[in-house]
Parts: sequence; C-alpha cells; structure tokens
Amino acid sequence: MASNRLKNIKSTLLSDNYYILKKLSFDYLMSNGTWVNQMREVYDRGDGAGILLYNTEKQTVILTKQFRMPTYQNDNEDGFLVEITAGMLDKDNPEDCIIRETEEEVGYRINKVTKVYEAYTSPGVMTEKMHFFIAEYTDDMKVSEGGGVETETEDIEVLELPVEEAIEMLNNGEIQDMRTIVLLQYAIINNLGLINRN
Ligand SMILES: Nc1nc2c(ncn2[C@@H]2O[C@H](COP(=O)(O)OP(=O)(O)O[C@H]3O[C@H](CO)[C@@H](O)[C@H](O)[C@@H]3O)[C@@H](O)[C@H]2O)c(=O)[nH]1
Ligand SMILES: [Mg+2]
Repeated sequence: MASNRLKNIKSTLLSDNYYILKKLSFDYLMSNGTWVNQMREVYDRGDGAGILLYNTEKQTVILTKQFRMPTYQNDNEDGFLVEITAGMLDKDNPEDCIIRETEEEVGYRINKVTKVYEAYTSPGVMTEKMHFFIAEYTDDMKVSEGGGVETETEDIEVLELPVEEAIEMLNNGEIQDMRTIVLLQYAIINNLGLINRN
C-alpha cells in the first residue's frame, strides 16, 4: 500500500470502544500538482459478507427484517429494515462467514455459494469491503427457524417473498438497504431464472 500522492500520514485513535474510529491527517497531491492537507475520520469495523438466497422453482427470495439503530437516527420511522442475510467476517473467510450467517439468521444450511461482487460499502468514511454472494436454496435445506444468535441479542424476522413482491418493494422504496438493492438488481440484470419474462 504505497502512493506517491500521499505523505505525512498521521493517525489518531478517537475510539476503540467497540470498533475502531481514527482521525487521519495527511498531505495529498492534487491533480493540479499542489499539496494540500486533508483530514478524514475513518471507521474500521472489519469487512462483511452478504447473500441473496433464491429459489427458481418457487420464484421466491429470502430476506430479513431487523431493527437498525443508525437508520432510526435518520428518517426510518420505526427503525426496521428489510435486508439480505449478512454478517461481519470476524476471523472467517467470506464464504465460511456467509454460510454460517445464513444458518444463524434464516435457518438454511447451504453449502454452495457464488461470489458476484466485492465492493466498498461507504468509501468516504468506512474501511469496510463487502463480499456479495448468491445461492439457490430449497425447502429441504431448512434446519431451523433462524432469527439470529440470541446471546448477541440478534432479533431477525425471516421473510420468504415472491420475487415479484421483492421487486415491487424495490421499486416503491420499501427496500432501503443498499446491499439488498445491489443483489436484487444483480438478480434482475442477470436474469437468474427468477423472473419469467417473455
Ligand atoms: N455491543 C455492541 N454490539 C454490537 C455493536 N455493533 C454490532 N454489534 C453486534 O455485532 C453483531 C453483528 O451481527 P452480524 O450479523 O455479524 O453483522 P451485521 O450487523 O448484520 O452486518 C452486516 O450488515 C452491516 C450493515 O449494517 C454491514 O456493515 C456488515 O458488513 C454486514 O453486511 C450483532 O450481534 C450486534 O449485536 C456495538 O456497537 N456494540
Ligand atoms: Mg447480520
């Protein structure tokens, strides 16, 4: 990681209360050839993985609904958000992480996942890179009701929706989670066998 457009990088720890928030001061070489000093706050809570579970037979997808405090602080009336299954990597590799999260959050034991994207989720402020997956699920893969890990006070509602309904929710603004929008759009763009078009 070296850039000849950066020098004098100074890092100050602002918080390590749960994750890590730093203040970074650095000199940056502008495109016009002048050096300027910049300051950025950078939040590091690790990387994440997310997955769209779909069933071509039933034409359904599995989504979750959970309370998200940051959205409650910003315009989301009851704070609940419809999302794909997702989690933070901890020490896992992305594939193992998303297979584990799928069982914990929605109760399906899957073993084959396909990686479709790797993307920074909020590059102006977060270090987080997200690994996006898709996987087919079938009813016989269901091993529990899901709901999340109780000891972590996760409280996740599992939604199995007709894909048409999910797309309707995308178009009418009911789905407001970027990661979920990304994967539903992936499904549409790549015609995953979910939508019978003629
Ligand atoms: N005590 C405490 N616990 C926390 C805090 N932040 C998160 N947790 C706990 O950490 C766990 C996170 O659950 P995961 O399923 O692993 O992560 P996620 O929150 O679903 O993360 C996914 O969505 C995020 C978007 O909000 C993504 O940022 C992330 O990469 C991933 O996709 C939850 O049990 C939650 O209780 C905190 O500040 N304090
Ligand atoms: Mg999660």
